[in-house]
Amino acid sequence: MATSVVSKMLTATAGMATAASLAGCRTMTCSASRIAPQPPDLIRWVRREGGFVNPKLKISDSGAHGLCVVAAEDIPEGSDLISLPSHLPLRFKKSPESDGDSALMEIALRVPEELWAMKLGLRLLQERAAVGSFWWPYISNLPETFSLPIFFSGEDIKNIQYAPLIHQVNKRCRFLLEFEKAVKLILENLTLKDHPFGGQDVNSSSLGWAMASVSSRAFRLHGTHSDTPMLLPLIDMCNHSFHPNARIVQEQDASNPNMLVKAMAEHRIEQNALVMLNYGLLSNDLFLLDYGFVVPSNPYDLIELKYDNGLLDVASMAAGVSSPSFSSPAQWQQEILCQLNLFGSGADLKVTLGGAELVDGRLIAALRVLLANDEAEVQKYNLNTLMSLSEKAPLGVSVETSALRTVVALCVVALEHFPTKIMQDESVLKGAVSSSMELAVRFRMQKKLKIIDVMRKLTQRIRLLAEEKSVTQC
Ligand SMILES: C[S@@+](CC[C@H](N)C(=O)[O-])C[C@H]1O[C@@H](n2cnc3c(N)ncnc32)[C@H](O)[C@@H]1O
Repeated sequence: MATSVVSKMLTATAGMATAASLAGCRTMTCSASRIAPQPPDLIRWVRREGGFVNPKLKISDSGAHGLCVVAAEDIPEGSDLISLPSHLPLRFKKSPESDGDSALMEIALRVPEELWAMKLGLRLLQERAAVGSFWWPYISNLPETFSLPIFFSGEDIKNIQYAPLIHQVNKRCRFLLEFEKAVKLILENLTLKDHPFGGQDVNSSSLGWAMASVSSRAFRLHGTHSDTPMLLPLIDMCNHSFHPNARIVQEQDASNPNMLVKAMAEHRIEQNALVMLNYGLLSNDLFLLDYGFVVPSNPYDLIELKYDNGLLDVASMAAGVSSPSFSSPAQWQQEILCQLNLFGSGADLKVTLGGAELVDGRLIAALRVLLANDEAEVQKYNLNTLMSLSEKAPLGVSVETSALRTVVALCVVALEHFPTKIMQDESVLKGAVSSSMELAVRFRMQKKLKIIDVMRKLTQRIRLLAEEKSVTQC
């Protein structure tokens, strides 16, 4: 219920000066629509401000994925693509420098650490509201709307069908609504001189726009500005790929203490190819939440589960494992579960399937330990060995098979939790659906496919174990 109330109050546009006519419009327009109908030429602005843009680059409209940077001609490996002098990236400055900054700092203090994008978003809103902002040529080229789930209708948030992500979306929506109130209170009695947003109204929609702009475009760079998120004009027009042809580097030399942020060609980039950066080895939860897209067959996608004794008992019985004792572990088993942080007060019960590990190390270790009867045998191994799926059946084939079969049964339970089947999702996508509904359905389909993939890989392992066992017996 909270979902629909919260999300209906957010609109995908900022609702500030230039977007006033679009206020109340929640539908996602073309992903290439920009704040200003005809924004200034970004490439020319970067060059004018002392930056470098490889003459073989241009900005194009990639359709569904918005604007992108494209090679107009072949670009050799190692070439500089875009260089930005240190005054071009937009950062959140810590020390108050102008009148409006002290209120901005006070507002920023209310932003929890995990929502760092909102903090930098406040700076972005400040510059967006400032008349004659240095960054206007950049800001006017930002998308007018975003496909992030904080802007989905309540119905489409439900259509995600995956509780961990729905929880995060609701959390962000609730934060934005509460934050709007806190911001309004701080701004209420300020004179125009002290107002960080030039007297303009700030609401959950404009805050949401700013947070989305930053979460979908900022890069966290290391080094001098250690792990500081920054908006990198033009570099942030590059789309994402896990097989990128470009990367970001930072340069600082003795003659020029100012940091230069560069995008370089990691490989040769062919004519008409998109310049792609890797945004990170992220799960689809983060891609959807922060960037508003879903990566098909994402190798880093994960399924989040709660480690629950009752559920494990049910799963292992369904898997035909005899006398599972997940609900009543022996003292020595409890001690190992404590070491795995799966037992006792303050235990972290979130475990995952998928990704590089395939099965969360803590989960497989717990299952191995709980399915083993022989304490002395278990004590021979350290936790790392027990947690590693690459370790071949450390506690023997029988325990390993039971543990893996229990995980497969957990996968079945997780699949059954989704209200729709993949075939139904596919037929939804064949119809005329909104872009947010399409994203929600694609997201949940990828989760189900990931579960099936984990089941397939574990079943293969179980088969191999059975084959090895029969060979040994022969
Ligand atoms: C850093 S911006 C890249 C420039 C952006 N395309 C634009 O129009 O301004 C990141 C956004 O580009 C889009 N995008 C980037 N890579 C994508 C991908 N692999 N698939 C789908 N959308 C992508 C998403 O909308 C994402 O939020």
